[in-house]
Amino acid sequence: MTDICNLSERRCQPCEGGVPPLNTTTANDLLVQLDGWKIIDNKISKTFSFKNFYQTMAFVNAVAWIANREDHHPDMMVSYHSCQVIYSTHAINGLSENDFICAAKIDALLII
Ligand SMILES: C[C@H](O)[C@H](O)[C@H]1CNC2=NC(N)=NC(=O)C2=N1
Repeated sequence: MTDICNLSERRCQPCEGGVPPLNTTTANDLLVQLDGWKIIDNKISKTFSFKNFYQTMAFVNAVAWIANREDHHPDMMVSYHSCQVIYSTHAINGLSENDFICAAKIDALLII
């Protein structure tokens, strides 16, 4: 059962383990609410492209701000023109709703 509120408007809930990762059906239901994210190896990821390193790093810093505010942190692979963001929930070694909430908040950064 997922929340009816837009993912990007929700807040991450503390997760300290002891709950199962999302099953495939629930993960796919959440994935369709995102744009361009893929599930690979029980993680979600998306590669964002930028004009130059300055813009890439501005994005990285904005993602870091969201991650700290939500206390939910991604892996990021940074290159001159791009940043791959990879989210999973370390505490449960799989996906939780928190991963999809942060992904939606990151996508919302780029809506102008
Ligand atoms: C204590 C602190 O809330 C936890 O270590 C948080 C920090 N950020 C996290 N980020 C991610 N991606 N998964 C976690 O399980 C996680 N746990």
